[in-house]
Amino acid sequence: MTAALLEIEEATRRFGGLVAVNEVSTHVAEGELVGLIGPNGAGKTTLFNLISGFTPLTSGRVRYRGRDITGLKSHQIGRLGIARTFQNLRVFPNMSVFDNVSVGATGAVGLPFFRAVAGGRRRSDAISRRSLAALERVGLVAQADDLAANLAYGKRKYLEIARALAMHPDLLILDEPAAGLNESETAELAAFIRSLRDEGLTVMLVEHDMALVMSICERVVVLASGQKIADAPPDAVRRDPAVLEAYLGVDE
Ligand SMILES: Nc1ncnc2c1ncn2[C@@H]1O[C@H](COP(=O)(O)OP(=O)(O)OP(=O)(O)O)[C@@H](O)[C@H]1O
Repeated sequence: MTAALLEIEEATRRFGGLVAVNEVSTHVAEGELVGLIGPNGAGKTTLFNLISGFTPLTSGRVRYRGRDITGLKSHQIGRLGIARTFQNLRVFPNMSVFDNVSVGATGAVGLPFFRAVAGGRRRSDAISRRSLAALERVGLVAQADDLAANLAYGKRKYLEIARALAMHPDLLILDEPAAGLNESETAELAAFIRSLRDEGLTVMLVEHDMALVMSICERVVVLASGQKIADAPPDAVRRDPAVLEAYLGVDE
């Protein structure tokens, strides 16, 4: 059996009286591509925030490579090998494509804005190499000197992925990467995510595009109202009565 890279144990996050994530336990094995789905407000982004240290847990634990990372700051978690993208793009529009990616290469993602930007502008050889390699991987080398604001929306999504890849992660967490993309862009993205996994990267993916999740993920975790209601391969999740019920009446 492949060792668990990430273990989530009864993760809970309350916001006042609302339990956004309610005692969710799951694990991700090294090299797996796992989807996280659920109706709007199910707690998907909050769970990603708990894993990546952007939101503290109310209770429960997160372990990465057997190490308890509960309570670590997001940039510390980033340095341990967990990188993420965001539902709402966090590209710095007035910086170049290259500088945006350098923020990842310096491990500055998750630091306050000004420290992150300062990090992105520190161009040591190693950082430049990492940044260029990440841009190459997503096909944006030719745009390295362009302002991020001038990239088409679909390309900005790849820029965000490049910034995460520049951190040299072992676990990549993608929050709604296909949102706003058209059908052919989504198909291209699906193939790209699959290729990352084929290269050995472990990937967790929150996505509303069910076809994308079902076609590329090996396992799908389903949340509804903060609770885990399914955790199985796509075929089983598709037929799961609890999942069908959770989605009933919800326009996905
Ligand atoms: N910072 C916060 N303060 C208060 N409530 C929050 C906060 N973040 C999330 N919530 C609430 O927690 C619940 C889960 O939100 P979350 O964004 O994790 O859901 P989601 O499954 O990612 O939804 P969507 O698919 O719409 O992005 C929602 O009811 C949301 O309003």
